[in-house]
Amino acid sequence: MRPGSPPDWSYHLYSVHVIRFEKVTKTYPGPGAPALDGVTVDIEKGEFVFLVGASGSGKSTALRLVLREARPTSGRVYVAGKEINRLAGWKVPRLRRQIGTVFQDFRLLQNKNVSENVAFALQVIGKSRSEIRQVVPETLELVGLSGKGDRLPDELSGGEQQRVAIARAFVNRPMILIADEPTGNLDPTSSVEVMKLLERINQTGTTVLMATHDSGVVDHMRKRVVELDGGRLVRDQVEGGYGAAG
Ligand SMILES: Nc1ncnc2c1ncn2[C@@H]1O[C@H](COP(=O)(O)OP(=O)(O)OP(=O)(O)O)[C@@H](O)[C@H]1O
Repeated sequence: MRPGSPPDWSYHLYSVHVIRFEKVTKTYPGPGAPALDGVTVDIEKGEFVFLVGASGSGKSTALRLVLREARPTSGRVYVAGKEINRLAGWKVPRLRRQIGTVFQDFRLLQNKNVSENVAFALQVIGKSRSEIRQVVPETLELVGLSGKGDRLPDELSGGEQQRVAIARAFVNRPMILIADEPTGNLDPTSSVEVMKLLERINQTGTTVLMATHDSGVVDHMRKRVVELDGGRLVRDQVEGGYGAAG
């Protein structure tokens, strides 16, 4: 360090993982093996990570732990450097505000139009009407739905509905975007569009964590692949494919 220059904190900043699982085990009540079993994994800011594995391998459980919709039986889950199991209940909404979510079944409000669906995400966190009026059209443009703000969800294709859901998840510029099987109900062309959009969102700095069974998408994207099998982490591969050999 040159004399007089400020200390270099960048190492410390960059070393904070956006998501960290430390020996996380999750057991649901009742008989059966743990849904997650001693999982340790770090995800850094700006990464794009696929979470793959057979049905029942623990993918959704892992995502629910990040949102604190479920809590680990043992081990620790950190989001942005904080151990979220120790967050006071009143701080949980603030945590979730930093995490956009997208699901296979879109989960749009059927009685609200496209603009209203996206605006609603900002209303519930107390954004001003003028900000909402500015940001919603910008976000609809980003997802390629500029002309469709007045449509109701059932007047859109599945791919368009998912793009509305992505706009709603991203309109608040969250630190993390969690997507659980976002292409599960889509045809291949719409899936490609949705993946291009998630990639663009990732390029703005948002960390993307996506659980999927869609081997075509994973093989095409060549991103980091984390694989679960019976709740155990069995693969963590840079630029991986859907299968271990991929
Ligand atoms: N609320 C719950 N209560 C009891 N068991 C649960 C609960 N949620 C999940 N499980 C069990 O935990 C294990 C992991 O389930 P999880 O939903 O996390 O897997 P998944 O990989 O997301 O599966 P899928 O791809 O089918 O969504 C499964 O054995 C499942 O039956």
